[in-house]
Amino acid sequence: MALVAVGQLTSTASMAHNLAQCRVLVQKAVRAGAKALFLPEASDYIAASADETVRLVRAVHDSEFVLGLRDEARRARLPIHVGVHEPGCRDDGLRRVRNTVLWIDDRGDVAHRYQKIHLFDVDIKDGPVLKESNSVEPGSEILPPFDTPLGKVASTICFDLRFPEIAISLRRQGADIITYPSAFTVPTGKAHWEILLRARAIETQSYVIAAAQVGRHNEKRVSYGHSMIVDPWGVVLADLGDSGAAEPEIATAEIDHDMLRKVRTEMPLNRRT
Ligand SMILES: O=C(O)CNC(=O)[C@H](CS)NC(=O)CCC(=O)C(=O)O
Repeated sequence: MALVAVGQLTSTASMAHNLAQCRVLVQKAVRAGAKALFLPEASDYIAASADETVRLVRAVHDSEFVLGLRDEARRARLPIHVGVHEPGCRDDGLRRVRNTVLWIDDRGDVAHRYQKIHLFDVDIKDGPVLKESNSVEPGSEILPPFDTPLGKVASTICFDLRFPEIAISLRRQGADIITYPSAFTVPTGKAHWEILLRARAIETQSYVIAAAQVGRHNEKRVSYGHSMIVDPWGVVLADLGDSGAAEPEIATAEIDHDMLRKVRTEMPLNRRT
């Protein structure tokens, strides 16, 4: 058994402010006895425009946000999974960033990074209009799950949640825990968030950990919240709700490998396709 924590915050365009919020979450996770902390997509900043997203980006090795969090991980001996932006690397003439998630291990080293594959380009009548591909270049690789003290963890990001074949591929590659660090919009969150997370957990018979942004980031963006931990039977073990509280919040749950084995043994999902 290993206790894990999901952290929920409202990132703004100020990296210093967001780092301070994440430090509070680290302290809370340590106090709760968690063995790892999972933070949302874009924890380093959420900007009000594509231009601002590109202007704010820093390389991981000199981002005050990432360096600060690495320091926290090392001092607390707490691995941290966190969504950040990185400078783009394509020579396509567009100035764009990468939407990445990092696994910072308990020595404070970046041991794994995944780049979001599916970008959120939507234009919903009377709903959100967002074009992530204006400021972000897509990743192209599903990465194999990596070893952690909690078991094999697999990374995806936010909108990737809507593509079940990623989750299936990660399970095939040995994942015990699939993560969805996110910043869902309120209308799509209300309609789909919990259902999709529980479906991914049930169909892969894996734990799902989804840390999420909550509340108002700027005059244009509000996130749905409801950071969740779901077990391999589809039971929601933790749900942080939508209160954009003054203090950022954590919730915890146990990762139970006996339970994982039991679900997979009692109802084997032997794919024939
Ligand atoms: O903008 C940033 O810096 C961070 N990135 C995000 O917030 C991304 C792109 S706008 N959000 C989503 O993918 C929401 C998906 C969603 O809400 C759904 O699938 O319904």
